[in-house]
Amino acid sequence: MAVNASFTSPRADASYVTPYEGGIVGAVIDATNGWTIVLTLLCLAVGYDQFKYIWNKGSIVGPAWKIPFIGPFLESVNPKFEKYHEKWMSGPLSCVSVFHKFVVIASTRDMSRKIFNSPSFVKPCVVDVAHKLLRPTNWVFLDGKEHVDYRKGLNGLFTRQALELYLPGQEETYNRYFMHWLDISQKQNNGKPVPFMTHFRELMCAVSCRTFVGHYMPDATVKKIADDYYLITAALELVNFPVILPFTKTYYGKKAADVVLKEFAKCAAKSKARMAAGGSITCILDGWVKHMLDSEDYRQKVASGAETNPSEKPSMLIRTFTDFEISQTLFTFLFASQDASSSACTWLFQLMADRPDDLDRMREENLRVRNGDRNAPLSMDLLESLTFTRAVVKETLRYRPPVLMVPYVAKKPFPITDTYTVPKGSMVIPTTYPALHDPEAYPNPDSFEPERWISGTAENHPKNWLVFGTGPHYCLGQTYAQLNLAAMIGMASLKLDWKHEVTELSEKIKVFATIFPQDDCLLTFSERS
Ligand code: HEM
Repeated sequence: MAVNASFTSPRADASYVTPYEGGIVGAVIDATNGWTIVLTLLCLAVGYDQFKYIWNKGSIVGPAWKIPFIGPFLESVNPKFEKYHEKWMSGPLSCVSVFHKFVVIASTRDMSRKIFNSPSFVKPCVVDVAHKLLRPTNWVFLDGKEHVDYRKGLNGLFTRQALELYLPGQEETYNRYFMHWLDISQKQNNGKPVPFMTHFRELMCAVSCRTFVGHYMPDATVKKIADDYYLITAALELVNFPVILPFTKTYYGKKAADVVLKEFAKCAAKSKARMAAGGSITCILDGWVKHMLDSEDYRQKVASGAETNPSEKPSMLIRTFTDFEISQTLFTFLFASQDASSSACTWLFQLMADRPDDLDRMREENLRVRNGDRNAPLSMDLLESLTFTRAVVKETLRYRPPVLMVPYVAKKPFPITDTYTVPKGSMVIPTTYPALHDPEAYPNPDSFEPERWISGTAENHPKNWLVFGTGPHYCLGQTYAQLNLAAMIGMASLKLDWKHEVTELSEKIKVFATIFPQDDCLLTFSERS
């Protein structure tokens, strides 16, 4: 051994102790520890994430690479209108990738319409937490024929005849809140302007609850739901942690949603009892319950073999829904209307205060159609004859569309153009703002001009009117929403004076699900004699 040892050259020794004895794989294994495994996997994941993004992006506009994993997540936590606008201007189709979600944004009218009208390729995409708040069995998550059939059963609740029945409840709510605003301005703040955005949100919630469930919900409960509703909006951020952790936004949002569902279910039980006893329709819930009762009566009559008259058959036979099913559906109405209506209401008051000539014209019209009696009750005929007031509402919705973008998801590869296919599973988002600010359809688009809806050419471009979407999911409440806004601002113009404190933020847009003036609209209300 000793001879061998002394005889062996240093090189021979070196080769004897070489780490390459087991070959390259052995060397790698020898050198590997926990950290290198983690680092290698991380590098592979980053590489895959980048590759996947670039592959999905294909020929459309988007950042050359993405911030590893999170993408522009931090921007989406605090979305800025200007950033959105920049994105829309970057190309007809653009993209980003946030975490694992690849998002395609369509900015032209035709591209947006194509998405809205391609139900075989896309379906509405709600953020994951919406399933937990609205419950997974909610009708809004239905797709295709099931969705169409369910929706048909709700259409009757929004006909002209039905909308007329809800007007007294709306009128009563407006009058109550006008008094409340006077109190806020004159008594609580001595005529000093204060932000009114949250008060408008409360009014919109109260008027929705009154329209949807009438007097079945006590005023104190309406107030609680209105106060807490912003927790639901705040929980519905585009990107959320998949599990609801205690004391987070989603936790508080879920708690607020549970209260709404419980209260609407109680209202359903009360309406069923009242309508079965022959009560008259005062709200959407009553209308729906009556339709269920009439359907059931008809079915039983047919089953018993009794003779039936074709006029007895309801326009559509629907099944009897449970209190909780009814509650889930009513919640979708509140969910769909609350933020959008609050946005429109805030801009309406601000725009009218800043344009006294338009406000005067609206006052004159409202007094005229009421034959000089400012307390004359609302009716559908009256609302339909408010040509200028309705043009003001339309122009507000065009100038400041509450819903900027409507997220959809690609159910399968979606060939949106000849050269680009949206990958399956991507979020694909039609936008409304660019079509509504298209100078070809609306000359001078950044100017507020209600007259364009009366003597101008705005009505000649129905394809640009994307305020309420289009296609199978277009807004179910669009007629109600516009008449409701016209009724409110018309009544306010006769009963109230209001002054707006203009700040440099008043015309700037804040995004909170929908859009609001950045200074939350500083107003003072006073009584109009
Ligand atoms: C100014 C107020 C409103 C605006 C701007 C608005 C806008 C929209 C938009 C953009 C959509 C998506 C349409 C699509 O995907 O094609 C929508 C859907 C919907 N809206 Fe509205 N909305 C408003 C008020 C209301 C009100 C008051 C109600 C209920 C009474 C309502 C009920 C719904 C429902 C149920 C859907 C989903 C329809 C479906 O998936 O079939 N909305 N709305």
